Amino acid sequence: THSTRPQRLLSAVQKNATRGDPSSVVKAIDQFCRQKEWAMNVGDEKGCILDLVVSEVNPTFVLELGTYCGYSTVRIARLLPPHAKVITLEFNPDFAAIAHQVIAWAGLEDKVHLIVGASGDWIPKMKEQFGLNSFDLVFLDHWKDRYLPDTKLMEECGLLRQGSILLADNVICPGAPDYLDYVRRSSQYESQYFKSHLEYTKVEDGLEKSIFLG
Ligand SMILES: Cn1cnc(CNC(=O)c2cc(-c3ccc(F)cc3)cc(O)c2O)c1
Ligand SMILES: [Mg+2]
Repeated sequence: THSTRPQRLLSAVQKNATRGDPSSVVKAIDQFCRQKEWAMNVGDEKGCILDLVVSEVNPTFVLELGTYCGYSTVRIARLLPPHAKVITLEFNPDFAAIAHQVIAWAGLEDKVHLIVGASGDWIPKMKEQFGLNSFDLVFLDHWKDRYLPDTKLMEECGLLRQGSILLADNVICPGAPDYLDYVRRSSQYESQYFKSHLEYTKVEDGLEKSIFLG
């Protein structure tokens, strides 16, 4: 019986991190991915930029597209004020099952709502499901060819308000060229590129922060 990489990542968290201590969970995953097996978490270098943006926005409602093992979910949720929430969407049920346990180990279940399903199906249901008007921050880290259609869908569903922030991972590697072109050209967004590296490597990558101007 062979374990999967997400299962081995969860085991490393349960072995090396302290229950209820989100920072130790983040550290344990970064250590596992640097020393044992690469995994597609946003990582520590881009993670610090994510932390800066979360702290600056101080959001009440965050939408994360692409949970994977919950690393960035934990990074975001650990910085939120008491009643703030992260709604995170994961298409792959196996990833979601691991993420649920990583988030629980960090003790952040009360701040996180994990949904298993497709972003295209769930974005139109957000308002009614969660009784919210708009998202203060959206972290895009799912399939790169979904960044643009899902951004247009969020606009159409009225989920972005003046000042909502979009933060997109991997705009260079693997890349999201159509998304990048859209947010940089559109008069509805003010965009800024944060140059960094692909998680745990020396390959260039970066985050694109885009403010919705309404
Ligand atoms: C299957 N799946 C479920 N969710 C997703 C969405 N995420 C990605 O695709 C993703 C991919 C990479 C990456 C992979 C191989 C490589 F050589 C270089 C980069 C890095 C990331 O940070 C990512 O977020 C994919
Ligand atoms: Mg990513």
